[in-house]
Amino acid sequence: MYATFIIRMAAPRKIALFCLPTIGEVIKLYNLRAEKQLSQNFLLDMRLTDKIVRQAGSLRDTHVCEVGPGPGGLTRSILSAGTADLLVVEKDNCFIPGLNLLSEAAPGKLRVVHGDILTYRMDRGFSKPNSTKTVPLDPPDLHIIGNLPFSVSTPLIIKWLENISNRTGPFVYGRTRLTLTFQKEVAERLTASTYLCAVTIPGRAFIPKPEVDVGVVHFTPLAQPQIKQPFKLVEKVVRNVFQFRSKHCHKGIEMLFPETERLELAEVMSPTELSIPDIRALADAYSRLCSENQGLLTYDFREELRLKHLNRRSGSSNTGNLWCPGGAG
Ligand SMILES: C[S@@+](CC[C@H](N)C(=O)[O-])C[C@H]1O[C@@H](n2cnc3c(N)ncnc32)[C@H](O)[C@@H]1O
Repeated sequence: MYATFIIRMAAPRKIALFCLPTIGEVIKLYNLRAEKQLSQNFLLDMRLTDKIVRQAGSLRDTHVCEVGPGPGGLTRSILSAGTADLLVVEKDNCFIPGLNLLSEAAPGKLRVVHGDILTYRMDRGFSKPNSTKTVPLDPPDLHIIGNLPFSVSTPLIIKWLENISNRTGPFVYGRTRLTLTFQKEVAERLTASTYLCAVTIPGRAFIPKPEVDVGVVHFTPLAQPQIKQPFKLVEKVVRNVFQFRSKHCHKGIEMLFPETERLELAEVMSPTELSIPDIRALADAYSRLCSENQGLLTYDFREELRLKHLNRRSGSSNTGNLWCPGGAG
């Protein structure tokens, strides 16, 4: 704790943020190394971390959860933006001492959690508003910000989309806003219809340099979903339709139904040409069919293929009780 000692000597009453060693010095001090297996790429340039933070809007007096703070570059920018309460969740133990040092420099403002954001109970991390019965129209003064490995940000956003629809996890507080980095191509696809991806950070800004550029995406959950069907159903329809992205839509739509029940569908569009109302119409139609045909919702064409393959090998003609049309279960 040599560095802490020096800083205390320089500022005996309080360690101020500006007295801290730079992020580069923190990395050297704690001998931090970016783990390739964990896709760790650090942002050391405060101008860039400030730019990401600006995408979140004003953070003055807000609550923020930062996911994957690592050596703390983005964390410093969030603190400098005037947040009242910052909770950081970091999986890798080696960053915790450096983050604790930062926490000492921002007394009462920075809470450090050593944990995995995929399992962390964010619904317990902040005090809840009094009534959770109705979603207030204004988003809460809580933001989530993160520069995560791409392997984590994609499953995480799918989990959070489900949380948004169920009002669980970070969304027990309301329409919590998210500002997250994604591989640039993913960021562009996520924002294709809204043109919200205003910031791109070139790969060369990261240490070590990843092979791709990075896009920052800001999300504000809608007050009302555009498709009023259960998340699982919508996710299934969208996943199936988009799995053959380069082909026509009918290919993916067919996979929503057991092989024997598939109808000839017109080859009209490619999945990327579908609008939200098109997906809504598909989800509504599929929901109607699922309510008329028990077991259709849980039908999985990959499972059917797997059983078929197994049966072929064992010489059996039984395709399993995956779905019986007409509601027989
Ligand atoms: C790409 S680095 C970014 C570090 C830092 N935010 C920056 O911008 O320099 C991603 C960070 O997320 C952390 N991380 C990876 N998976 C995580 C998880 N499941 N939960 C929490 N943190 C995670 C890594 O240990 C690493 O510190």
